[in-house]
Amino acid sequence: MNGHKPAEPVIEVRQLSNRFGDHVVHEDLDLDLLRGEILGVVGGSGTGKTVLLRSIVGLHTPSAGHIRVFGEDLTELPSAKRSDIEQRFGVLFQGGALFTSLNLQENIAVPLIEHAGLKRPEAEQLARMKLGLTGLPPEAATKYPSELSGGMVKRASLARALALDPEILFLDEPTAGLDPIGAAAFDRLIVTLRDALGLTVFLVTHDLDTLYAACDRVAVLSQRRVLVADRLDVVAATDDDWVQDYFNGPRGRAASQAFSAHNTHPTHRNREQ
Ligand SMILES: Nc1ncnc2c1ncn2[C@@H]1O[C@H](COP(=O)(O)OP(=O)(O)OP(=O)(O)O)[C@@H](O)[C@H]1O
Repeated sequence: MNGHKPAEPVIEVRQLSNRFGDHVVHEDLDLDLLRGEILGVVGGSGTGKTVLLRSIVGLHTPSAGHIRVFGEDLTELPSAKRSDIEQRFGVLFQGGALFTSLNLQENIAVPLIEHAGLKRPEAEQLARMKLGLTGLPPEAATKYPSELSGGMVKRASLARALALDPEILFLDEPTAGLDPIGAAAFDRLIVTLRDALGLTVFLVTHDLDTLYAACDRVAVLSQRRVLVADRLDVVAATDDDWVQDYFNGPRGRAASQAFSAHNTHPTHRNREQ
């Protein structure tokens, strides 16, 4: 977390409840996202990771509770002020959500034209820079999403999430569907961009390797709330059946061994600072 300790929360979720009919997904859920961190959000299928993300970014209205962002309570703000704050978010959704009829530079130019008021030539020039930032070669700018590999589409989607220079980046399962090498490269890219751009990252994932490679802290959603949010070694030692199956099952042990062999876990770096 860039050596700043203790980091202050940029997002504070308090007593959040979400229900759909009589299906209660969250109840009195509390969670902090600390400035400069990469927070991994994990939990069994259907525990409400995506609903939590959508509640924070303003795509879902919670049933109850408070979400403070940069000290402002989103649930109490008038919509114009709320959308000012939401402009400081970048979101990478599952599946990427690029426009299939636009090439990559046109895709990334859309928010720059609509929200930053740039003219098309400047917007597309900036779009090419954003594509470069995510490691795409210059010739990718004029390609259409259907002409690209899954990994390139993810990078382009990330470029679009970064278009308006967000302070907080939300990623919903960014490595889903990528091969292990592509996923590892994407994990490194997230860390590099966090360090270079000073981002704070909220990262929903099922990918254990991502937790070890990229995350400073991990929050586990279970039984409608956050069971634990802490450093990975603390979380992995939590006395809970799902946590133990997930972190200390065969895949968890393999991910842990792979990373302890290289000692590249972010918490190791933090301890040395
Ligand atoms: N708009 C909606 N209407 C009704 N139910 C919904 C709606 N959105 C989400 N849900 C329900 O809320 C629960 C949590 O969904 P969510 O997608 O957040 O889970 P998740 O933890 O992200 O799951 P996964 O890991 O499988 O992606 C699920 O049971 C889902 O069916």
